[in-house]
Amino acid sequence: MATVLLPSHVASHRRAAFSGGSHHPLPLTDLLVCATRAAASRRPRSIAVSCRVATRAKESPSAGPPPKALAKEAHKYFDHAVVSVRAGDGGHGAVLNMPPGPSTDAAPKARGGGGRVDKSKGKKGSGKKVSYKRNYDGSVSLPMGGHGGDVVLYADEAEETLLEFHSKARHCAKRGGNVGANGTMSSRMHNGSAGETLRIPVPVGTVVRRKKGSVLADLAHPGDEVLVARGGQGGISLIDAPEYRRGKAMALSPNVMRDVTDKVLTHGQPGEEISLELILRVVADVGLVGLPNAGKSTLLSAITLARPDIADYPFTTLMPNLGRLGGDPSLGALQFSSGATLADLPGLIEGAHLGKGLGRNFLRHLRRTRVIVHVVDAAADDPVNDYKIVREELRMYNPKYLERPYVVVLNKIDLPKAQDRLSSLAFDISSVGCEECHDKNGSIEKLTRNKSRHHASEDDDKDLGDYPRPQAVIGASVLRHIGIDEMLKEIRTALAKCSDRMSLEP
Ligand SMILES: Nc1nc2c(ncn2[C@@H]2O[C@H](COP(=O)(O)OP(=O)(O)OP(=O)(O)O)[C@@H](O)[C@H]2O)c(=O)[nH]1
Repeated sequence: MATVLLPSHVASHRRAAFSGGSHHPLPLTDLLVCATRAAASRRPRSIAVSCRVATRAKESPSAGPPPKALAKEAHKYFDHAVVSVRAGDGGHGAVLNMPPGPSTDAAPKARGGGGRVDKSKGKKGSGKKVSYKRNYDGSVSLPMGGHGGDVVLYADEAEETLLEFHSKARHCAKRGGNVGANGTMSSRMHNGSAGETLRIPVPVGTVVRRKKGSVLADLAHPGDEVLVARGGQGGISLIDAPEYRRGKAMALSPNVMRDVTDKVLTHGQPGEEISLELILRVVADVGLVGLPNAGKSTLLSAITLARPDIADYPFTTLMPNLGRLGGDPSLGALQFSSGATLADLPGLIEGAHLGKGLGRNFLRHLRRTRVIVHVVDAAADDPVNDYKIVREELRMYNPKYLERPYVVVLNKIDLPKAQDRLSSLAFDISSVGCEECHDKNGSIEKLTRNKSRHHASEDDDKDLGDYPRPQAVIGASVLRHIGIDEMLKEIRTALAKCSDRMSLEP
């Protein structure tokens, strides 16, 4: 049995009573509902990454950092990449000769059937039929070069990192096809084929911006897409007629070549080229934070199908692991709405907001989370101080993180050291912060706080006591499956509470 201590009941909390056993069988089937793309363990994935890197590197050795560094330190590169993309050029038009037939000297009257083929007889006695495709206004339709391929980025759930963009940093769409004419106008002339749109998949949650410029799109949902480079327009075709036949040619179509310099019009336009910065922000409802070794990955694997690396040394987690928490079965048909995605972030250490440890990179992945689960090793030397260190790092990076609903999990209570001091730890942690309530407009009103406030106007002047207390402090052992149900209940309550009032940051 585990202890659940809600802040409001801290004074009268009850002591934890353990049922002596180390194993507490958990109805996992209730909890593990959906596998996610992150369900596979991270080790094979990182191997796959390094293999891919090695192959690609042979193709374009100059692009991105050396593959060795990429494979070894993937965590430095997985969520940021600079790429350049180029749309396809337009295909070329053609300079066409007029066929020898003389009956082409006058445009027929405008008629409804655009694009129809006009088959008029040649000069009496010539016996030749001259036929053209015509526009709606009766003018001769001249073929155009194909449009160059556009470049589109789209959010694909199958993608997990931006690592591939380090080994292939340049992407080009195909050019449009040229007019396939043999030099003489005829009804069988075709437009050049359009270049295929180059669709590049990126992980869901990728922010696309111009290099050192404005944000173009935030691909936060599967299927979101943005056109980043437009293909060039195809060149037009012109008629090359000798001087004495120009009048006739002009009557056929306004798009005739007037002089030699107009030839340039037949060239397709170049496709757009742009350098882009891709920034991945993990999309998850719940973010797991804590010092290294607190048990975040173990927690993730206990309540979802995700299988992150777990080991007894700090920074086992180098990249965020995602897991999908199933809906609450007690809600019946509504249970689907109570499901959530959890992100296990690499451990934070003091100075993380300045880049220490794995640093700032990972703090940004909390941006899209709605609820924070703070895992504290209750068997550590000074768990309350550990708790404050992480809260302080969050505050220094982005004070808004501290305003989000959060649940504290005092982990490893299966160890005697943690067991003995659980109650006092829960009390101390619950006491850091102020109580809050939400008015009708959803803004947070501070009612009471346990510390005197000196400066409350600016975030910089606030301290941890100015931010809300945890919604709950729960004693648990995620390894032994103790306290899991209580923890899940609190996480779901926090999610339900914030779903209406919290708007996600961009
Ligand atoms: N006794 C006990 N050990 C635990 C418990 N939860 C996790 N551990 C152990 O603590 C160690 C660290 O666990 P992880 O889940 O890798 O910790 P983490 O917070 O993800 O660590 P980082 O990846 O460094 O951030 C592992 O050896 C786990 O087996 C628990 O409830 N009880």
